[in-house]
Amino acid sequence: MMERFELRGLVEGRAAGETLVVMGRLSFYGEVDPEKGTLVDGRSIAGKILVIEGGRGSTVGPYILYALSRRGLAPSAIVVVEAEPILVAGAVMASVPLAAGLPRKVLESLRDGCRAELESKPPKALLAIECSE
Ligand SMILES: C/C(=C\C(=O)O)CCOP(=O)(O)O
Repeated sequence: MMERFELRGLVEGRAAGETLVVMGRLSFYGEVDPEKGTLVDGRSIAGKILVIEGGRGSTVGPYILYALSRRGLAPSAIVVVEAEPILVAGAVMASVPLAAGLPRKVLESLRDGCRAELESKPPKALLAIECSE
């Protein structure tokens, strides 16, 4: 069943695809390989709708996200429970749609490979997610 959420749109754009879920806060610097577009555990973020609790710096993170986008390895969108300014800066630089305000319980209920669609039109965003059994 498709679930829909009204979120806060922070960076405009739309995307549809598979979720990639990271519990906790993510720093693109040190935790994402800028040449491969992979997390330290090897999962690829390229073209995924990246769902995370939020960012946690570093100031180098926006440049990593920008480098990923230049290489075609950026996520197609980012959805967070709570945004912080460095993640917003990175999403703006890389033109990656970004939305915040996902309930934490929803994040905890998600897994990789759910089907998601995001339409972010600041100040609002609409997220639809369907996870098959
Ligand atoms: C100085 C940094 C990287 C480099 O050597 O180029 C990292 C800065 O990290 P912050 O968490 O923003 O201090």
